[in-house]
Amino acid sequence: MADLVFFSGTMDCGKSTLALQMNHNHAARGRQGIIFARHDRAGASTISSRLGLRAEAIEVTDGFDFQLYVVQLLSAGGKVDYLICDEANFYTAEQVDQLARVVDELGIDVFTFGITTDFRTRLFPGSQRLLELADRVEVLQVEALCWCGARATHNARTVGGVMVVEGPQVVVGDVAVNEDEVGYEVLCRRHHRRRLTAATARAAALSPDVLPFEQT
Ligand SMILES: Nc1ncnc2c1ncn2[C@@H]1O[C@H](COP(=O)(O)OP(=O)(O)O)[C@@H](O)[C@H]1O
Ligand SMILES: Cc1cn([C@H]2C[C@H](O)[C@@H](COP(=O)(O)O)O2)c(=O)[nH]c1=O
Repeated sequence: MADLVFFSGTMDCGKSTLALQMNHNHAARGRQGIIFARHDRAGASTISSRLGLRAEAIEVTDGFDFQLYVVQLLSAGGKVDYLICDEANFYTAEQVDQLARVVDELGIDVFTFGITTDFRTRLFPGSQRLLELADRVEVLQVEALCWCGARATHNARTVGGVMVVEGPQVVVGDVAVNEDEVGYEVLCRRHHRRRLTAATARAAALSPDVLPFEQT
């Protein structure tokens, strides 16, 4: 029986790498797959991993219909065994419903990959629908780490290393960016709540306010 699976985690925990590995393993056994992505950092119609792997993908736009696309392909005599869907957090809820129908009505495996929550800890629409519909939700085993060494569970958006909490939900970007650029940093919940990034923690540690002082 086909499955709808959601592989989730923070940014930078290896989701795109796993997506490309899964595609490789299935293709190596003669299975026919299609790769989809949306807003990949490397540009449109691409799936890229920080380990250097990259592949061509079909760019999912707002109006894109997964079910229609697959049905048309099958009607034209094509073979489809599985779909790899990266950056699924950016898909619409309706598109996730279409993916569920591809699984149930066409018997095609759908493997989706994405972050669950945004920089304000709110679910992305695509991720919310996947949590509601997936047969299985798998949290990636490779742990991204907060600067304190704890498992990172949240994504912070930063400007010049300082966490920001205002702005649009979608801003494509990366971890480890240059000063002044908008970027992201993964944090444990405790430090996300306190808005304490690596840079602000470092600055606080150097501040004279926190230097040891003698009690009177
Ligand atoms: N230079 C490196 N050496 C080893 N592993 C790396 C290196 N750079 C990145 N990685 C691994 O790649 C992971 C990020 O993979 P990626 O698929 O791009 O993540 P995601 O899609 O979840 O954002 C990191 O968590 C780390 O495990
Ligand atoms: C937290 C958060 C992230 N994004 C963007 C930033 C990246 O382009 C992607 C995540 O990609 P990854 O492969 O998982 O690293 O999402 C965003 O637009 N809004 C956010 O709140």
